[in-house]
Amino acid sequence: MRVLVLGGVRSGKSEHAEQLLAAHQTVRYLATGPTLSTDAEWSARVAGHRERRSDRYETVETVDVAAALRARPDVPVLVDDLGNWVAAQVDWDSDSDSAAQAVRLAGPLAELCASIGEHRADVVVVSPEVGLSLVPETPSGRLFQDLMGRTNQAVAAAVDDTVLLVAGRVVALGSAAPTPTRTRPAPAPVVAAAASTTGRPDAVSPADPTDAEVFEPIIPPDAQAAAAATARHGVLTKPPGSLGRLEALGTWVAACQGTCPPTPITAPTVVVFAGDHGVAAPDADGGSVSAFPQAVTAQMVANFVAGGAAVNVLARRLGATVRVEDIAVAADTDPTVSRYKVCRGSNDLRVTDAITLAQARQAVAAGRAIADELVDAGVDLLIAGDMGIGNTTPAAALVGVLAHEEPVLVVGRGTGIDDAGWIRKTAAIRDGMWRGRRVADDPLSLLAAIGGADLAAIAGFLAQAALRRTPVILDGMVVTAAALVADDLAPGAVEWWQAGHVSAEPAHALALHRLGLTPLLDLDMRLGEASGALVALPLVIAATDVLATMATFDEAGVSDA
Ligand SMILES: O=C(O)c1ccc[n+]([C@@H]2O[C@H](COP(=O)([O-])O)[C@@H](O)[C@H]2O)c1
Ligand SMILES: Cc1cc2nc[nH]c2cc1C
Repeated sequence: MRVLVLGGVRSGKSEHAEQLLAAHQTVRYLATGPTLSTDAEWSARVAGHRERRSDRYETVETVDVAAALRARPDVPVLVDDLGNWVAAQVDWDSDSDSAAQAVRLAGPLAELCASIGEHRADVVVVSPEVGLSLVPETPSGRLFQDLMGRTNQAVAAAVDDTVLLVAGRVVALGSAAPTPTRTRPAPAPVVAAAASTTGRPDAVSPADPTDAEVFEPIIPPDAQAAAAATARHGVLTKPPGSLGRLEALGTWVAACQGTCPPTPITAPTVVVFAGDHGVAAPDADGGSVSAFPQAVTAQMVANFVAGGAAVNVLARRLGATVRVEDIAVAADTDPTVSRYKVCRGSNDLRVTDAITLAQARQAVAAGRAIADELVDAGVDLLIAGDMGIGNTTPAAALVGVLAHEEPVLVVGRGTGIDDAGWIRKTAAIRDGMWRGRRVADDPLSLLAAIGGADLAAIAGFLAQAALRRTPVILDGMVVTAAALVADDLAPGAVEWWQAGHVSAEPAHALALHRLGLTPLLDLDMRLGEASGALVALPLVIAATDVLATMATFDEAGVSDA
């Protein structure tokens, strides 16, 4: 959370800023004003502010706000206020004009904004709104008003949200660049017009990541092909319905391909999205929300590249190709897998947004571009997998928010945490959900607040696969959590997905129920990295082959019932 709180004198802005940070155990208070003063009235005012703040606050008196922010990027902070900061930047003795003083301010202001953007924990900045009254009579008054206006504009552009306090009431001013959500009108469908060599619609990913979260309407799988498939199942050499769910599965493939009989699946491809999460960092006692250290993520990425992981073994046996994408690993990885890297680890969702909105857009755009590349290359079925120490915590928090479940119901043992880890993880999910609920209706903001870059990329990938009319097998809880968001980004995308399995993570069954998907397998697996989806792949291949190549009663000369 990065918020600018504007207001006039005695508007209630400082109280409101303190309330925004009320949930934090520790807050750094960057006091920019003169704290020692011969002015009795000013001293009383400062004392009043101090009294109101509890001992949760650690006060730092400074006008070098950028340096103070950068010194402790992981601690929630309240900056109060920018009026004093501006006053300290100006050379009041000089007779240079307002424009020249603005040039002097530009460097420190850019530094200030950059340090706010870099801050990993919540940051609330209080600033006076001095532009609503008469033009001041004195040159220094006019200069101050001018520079305050410029400063507030620049800082408003660096934060996620700005509010104005008037008479103790909060007026929401929103973000500098409003976040487009799905209420934004969608462009007309281009799907029918643009058939590529794959027989599926051409790439429709936005070239510009500023539009990454805007999806064209999703066209459902073809109902006519589905009807033809159901009819064909009735004339194949078997008692009607005797292949149970395999029949529905084959029908789904035919509908996705828009043709019956369907074409056998020959080019299934797995993408494993890798990323680290700040929430997995060990606490002061060395405890974590995961049973494994963060370094394992990068080590497993190297294992995927070398072909030694479970996903590689299963894919080799089942004729699938594996592609690995480092979206947010907290280490350098092979350049062949880091083309779409967004960041080195997402931030700790307990205390701050996992990533910025800009990074969330970049990650969604990356997922979409990866899906486009594969569909354009002729892939006929996609599988999404994940790898990331700690990623079951953000994933469970997403499921908690979107399926309206409690933290204790979505928390699971992940890689095998003990009871102390379970308690830590439940608390982390609770904190993440508390932050995520506020943006539950805005999928991009939700991904930024608690999902992180890798889950955002998976969401973009799944939604784009649906837009490109390509069937997908979902893997475990982490992928399915991203799928919940993807179906909010691109409503109806779920029609293009099958649930490969249900994992041992309790949130997985809840997420699948929410999506209306019934898993193909329940093998008590909890590995991730697409393993569950791959084990289900032969079912999808077999179901397609049955519908495509079995003889009919007529062809085989077998008597129909
Ligand atoms: O997808 C699942 O259902 C699943 C269940 C348990 C664990 N995982 C994998 O385990 C890792 C995350 O576990 P953890 O305990 O570090 O949060 C990550 O690499 C996931 O792919 C995945
Ligand atoms: C070794 C290991 C492999 C994994 N694959 C997916 N998640 C994983 C987590 C660990 C710890």
